[in-house]
Amino acid sequence: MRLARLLEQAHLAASGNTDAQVTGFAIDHRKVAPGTVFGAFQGARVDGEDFIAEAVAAGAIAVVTRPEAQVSGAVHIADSLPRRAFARLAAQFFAPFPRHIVAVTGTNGKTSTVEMTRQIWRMAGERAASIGTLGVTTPDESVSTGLTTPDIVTFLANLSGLAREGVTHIAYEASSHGLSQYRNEGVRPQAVAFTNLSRDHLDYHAGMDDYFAAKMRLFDEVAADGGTAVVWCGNEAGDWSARAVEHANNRGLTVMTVGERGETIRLVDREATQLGQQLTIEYAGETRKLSLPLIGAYQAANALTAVGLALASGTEASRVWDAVSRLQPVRGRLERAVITQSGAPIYVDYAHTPDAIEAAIAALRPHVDDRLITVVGAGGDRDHGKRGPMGRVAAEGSDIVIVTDDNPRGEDPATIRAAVMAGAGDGAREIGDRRAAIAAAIAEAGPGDIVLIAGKGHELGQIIGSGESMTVLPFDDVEIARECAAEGVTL
Ligand SMILES: CC(=O)N[C@H]1[C@@H](OP(=O)(O)OP(=O)(O)OC[C@H]2O[C@@H](n3ccc(=O)[nH]c3=O)[C@H](O)[C@@H]2O)O[C@H](CO)[C@@H](O)[C@@H]1O[C@H](C)C(=O)N[C@@H](C)C(=O)N[C@H](CCC(=O)O)C(=O)O
Ligand SMILES: Nc1ncnc2c1ncn2[C@@H]1O[C@H](COP(=O)(O)OP(=O)(O)OP(=O)(O)O)[C@@H](O)[C@H]1O
Ligand SMILES: N[C@H](CCC[C@H](N)C(=O)O)C(=O)O
Ligand SMILES: [Mg+2]
Repeated sequence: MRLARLLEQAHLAASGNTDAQVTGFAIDHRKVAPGTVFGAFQGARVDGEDFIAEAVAAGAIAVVTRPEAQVSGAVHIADSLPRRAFARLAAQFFAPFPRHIVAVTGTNGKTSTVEMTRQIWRMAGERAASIGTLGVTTPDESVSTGLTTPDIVTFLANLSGLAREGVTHIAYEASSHGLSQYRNEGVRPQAVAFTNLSRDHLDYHAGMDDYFAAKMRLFDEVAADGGTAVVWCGNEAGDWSARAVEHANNRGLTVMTVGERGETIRLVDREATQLGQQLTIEYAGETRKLSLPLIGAYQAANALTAVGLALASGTEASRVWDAVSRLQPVRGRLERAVITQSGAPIYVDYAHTPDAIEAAIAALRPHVDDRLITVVGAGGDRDHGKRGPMGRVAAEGSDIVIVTDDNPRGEDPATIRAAVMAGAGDGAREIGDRRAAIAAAIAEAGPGDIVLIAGKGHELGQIIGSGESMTVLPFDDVEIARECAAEGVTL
């Protein structure tokens, strides 16, 4: 496709000869080939503008970058928001995309909600896929991208490939990093959802308002004109939900509120059953009972938000409601890894924020007869301020807390543990080695007890070191829990 045509379709201007054929797009100069359009962006680690000359030498025919940047030997597509301009141009190249696209933002519940939306669509007979922390999940396979919201080129290329495979419905996760870096621009979701907001990523965002503003770009700018916004409004939902509704109204989106305080899909009652829960719902003037085969208020919230998205995408309501009772557990979200020889169930959950730990504990509590034993740790090179609160909520909700390591990355693991321990208090035990911590929890658990292993969920490795010296040691909480339970470890 000719550059001039792409520019015209994206409503962008550039000086110079725009006759050349475009062969691809890249944001990393090492991926530039002859005919590539290169996006040169100032990053958190390095300045992409420093690689412009190398990109041109490698065959870049155009560079999307700030007006102030120096480009010679290629067309300079100058824009004060180069990431956005690049995305818009790339979208013209990679189109067409699947017809039905929905997106989810919020601190917790994005992966679960996109995965449940994908499942609902599939059960309703649609060709559906999801993109998020678990990777790109299609009817046939799941491939990791390494990030929750992949970079813009990976994102658009995947959407395009999926469309070619016949996928018509996509649900993707919009992380705050992804939104502030314009990683999923260029396609306009017909429905967007907001799950909740609580402390996370304050190493990257200046404060909670800034973090929320990054998330609200999904409502303010990314969503399709005239689209729908699904907002979780549960009993626990604070001001952030109300503010998300305000953003949706200001943008002219159709608002669907969901939850105990929701108006579109009202959760009237929730009763735990042995293997899941029964939900009583009011929707479109009718009351219906749903049996959800998953435990915990948080999973009900995500399932109903997914219902909202599926309805907003035009899937037939009766098929959507039918699918709820057949939802499968999401990998690493309250996943029961094993039941120990003494009869204690061991759950693995991806809770890595204070709010998520609270939600996971609240989900398990009704099922605990005797003691809840929680294994918890916080990631390195991530928000330091969440560590103490993570320890505190774990200690408040559990009978025994074991503080351990979770992806120390470039930091000293003992320092991270000390911050979690400071919140967890004197009663908590500290066992740095994660396998030993899991073994200790399992050895401790007797009949009537439940063990919660928080933080890693579906992850398959322990990340140690950073940059050149980064290594990922194979580590799967579910597998380790099974091994420890099989060994019948004693201390
Ligand atoms: C802080 C952050 O979000 N960083 C991501 C971001 O980096 P950046 O734009 O700041 O890039 P940079 O590394 O400073 O480089 C600047 C530019 O120069 C280019 N470059 C760089 C080196 C080179 O040799 N040549 C070159 O052209 C880069 O491609 C980039 O365009 O864009 C990069 C390319 O897409 C990502 O790999 C990188 O993710 C890092 C590895 C990361 O750890 N990200 C995490 C924090 C993240 O994004 N997490 C979110 C949220 C998860 C959640 O919600 O919990 C996610 O969506 O996964
Ligand atoms: N609706 C919710 N409310 C509160 N906590 C939740 C909710 N949904 C999930 N959680 C908690 O957050 C953890 C992560 O859930 P999930 O992976 O769905 O979130 P996410 O938003 O995709 O996270 P990430 O930002 O890391 O991609 C779960 O294991 C659970 O402990
Ligand atoms: N997407 C999250 C994952 C956190 C998972 C936890 N295991 C950790 O390493 O902190 C993040 O990058 O903050
Ligand atoms: Mg996720």
